[in-house]
Amino acid sequence: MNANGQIYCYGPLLHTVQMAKLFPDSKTFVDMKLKASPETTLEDFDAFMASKNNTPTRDEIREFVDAHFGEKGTELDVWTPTDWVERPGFLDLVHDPDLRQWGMDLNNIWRELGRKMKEDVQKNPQYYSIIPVPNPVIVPGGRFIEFYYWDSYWIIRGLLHSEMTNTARGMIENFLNMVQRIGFIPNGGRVYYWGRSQPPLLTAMVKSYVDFTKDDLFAINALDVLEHEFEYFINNHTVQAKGHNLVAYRDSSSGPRPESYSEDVETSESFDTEAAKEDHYSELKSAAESGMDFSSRWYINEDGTNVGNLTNAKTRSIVPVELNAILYWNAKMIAEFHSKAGNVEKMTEYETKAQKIKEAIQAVLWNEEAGCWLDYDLINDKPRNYYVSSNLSPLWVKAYNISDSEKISASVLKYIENNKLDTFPGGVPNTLYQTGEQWDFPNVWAPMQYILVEGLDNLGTPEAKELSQRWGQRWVKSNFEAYRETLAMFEKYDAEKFGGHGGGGEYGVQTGFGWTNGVIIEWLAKYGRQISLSGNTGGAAPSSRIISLLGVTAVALVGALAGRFIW
Ligand SMILES: OC[C@H]1O[C@H](O[C@H]2O[C@H](CO)[C@@H](O)[C@H](O)[C@H]2O)[C@H](O)[C@@H](O)[C@@H]1O
Repeated sequence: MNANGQIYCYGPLLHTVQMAKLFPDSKTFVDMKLKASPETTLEDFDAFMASKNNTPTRDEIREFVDAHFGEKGTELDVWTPTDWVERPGFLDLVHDPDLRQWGMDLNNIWRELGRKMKEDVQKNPQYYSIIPVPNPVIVPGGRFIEFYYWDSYWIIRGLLHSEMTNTARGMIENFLNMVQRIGFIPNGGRVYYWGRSQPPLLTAMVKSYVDFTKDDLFAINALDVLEHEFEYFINNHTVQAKGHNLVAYRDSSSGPRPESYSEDVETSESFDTEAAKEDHYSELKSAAESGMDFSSRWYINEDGTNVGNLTNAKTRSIVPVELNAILYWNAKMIAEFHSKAGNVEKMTEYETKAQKIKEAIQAVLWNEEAGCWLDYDLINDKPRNYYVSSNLSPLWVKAYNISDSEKISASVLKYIENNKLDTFPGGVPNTLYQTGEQWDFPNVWAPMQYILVEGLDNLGTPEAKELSQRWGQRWVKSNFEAYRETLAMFEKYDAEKFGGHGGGGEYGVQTGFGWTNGVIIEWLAKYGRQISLSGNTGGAAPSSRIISLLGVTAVALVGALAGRFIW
């Protein structure tokens, strides 16, 4: 990390400014550019604090910030991807004209979400919190104006379906470059995310790229870096459960999350000692590493249940199903790339690693009684029998014995029925517990919807495939309804309302939105021949043909003007 760590990541300046709550969103301050070098800024800050007896007023802090920081986001230019095409081939697979038009609108949105760093970022990185990367990126949107690690998997798949292979490869190369430079991929493209990663999907991005382009050499050349990332996760995240090695989410930094500083300080107030507060911060940042920040999924209260609030977060003591499943998958894909390169020894080494992870998943996380995989509570040494969408993630990456498919299918479908997961018009919720946190009921998120639907499809039994298709098509139709009404693609949606967007958590619902668009484009390509909007559940079919007008959808605009906008 360069000298600006003491400004953007920790220290008295960060504390003073963030606790003054100058901005409605805490992320704003840590995204602002420095006007002078970090050294000068820190000297000025010391002098400023001394001159104010260490107790400046809020207005004085604001003046200090105005004098020393520029606007957020000025380090990035909006970038039109050079490989963008007006009519990617996936549109020809979509038979319904309104859905096809929507596909065109989504393809247009890539141009709004493209970002390129100004040259000065490479020359003077210490002035910025953004992490310099060589190639332009597609960002999620809204307040998220930098890359996010796991979001990029679905963005890249959407780009590949949109024939933007150069942009996709550039983003993957950025990640490879980051592993080489930093040793791992941070949560997002800002220095303040330095202590944590996100679900490790780099190897899967490479696999997606190779599947689309048939460029095996790309994967073979990336092998050293992919192995490095795999080992980083194993070396820094391993925990023991029932005599097996598994992995759990972790963070290696200290202090509150810089981008949500005052929020974390406030929840830490119920802890008495500095050590307990520090532990609390680590639990929150580890939850952020999971990408599911926040959720009752990470709560363990004194009774050993998930009832509680953020002060009950015990992320580091929960063995998460999907992280272990993804690492299994990574080992399998690395073995496959080694096999393509003819490295038999290395292939066998990674097949063996994969086999061990699969055995651990089966022994610790599969739960015969529940009929599904469950997270494991290391404090109370017991499975956590609460529905979370990630419980079904081994289906997505086939982290089970394929010969058991029939039995697993019967169990998992029963689990789905018992939890009434097929009853929600707006998609399958992330959990069934409503806490007000954004990764809890009733919110539905595109990546998890994808993992569920693709997982059931992979399982391969007719019943699982039928459900997969129904859920996939329901999701497309519900997202379309939301778009038709609001002209927006959302970060999260509402399971209880067909076409309803999500909410809750510590910031307002964002639009844009990278992974949502990626999933829809992939599923328009997948279901486009069968899916039609007539009989659209819970929402009227569009009354008139959508006409694209300068990238704006006319019928939605009419809806918006008629007062149907929700903000
Ligand atoms: O600022 C609060 C948190 O915001 C991010 O998390 C959410 O948005 C990400 C980008 O779409 C997504 O990857 C994550 O799953 C969401 O929960 C950020 O990743 C967090 O670290 C941050 O604390």
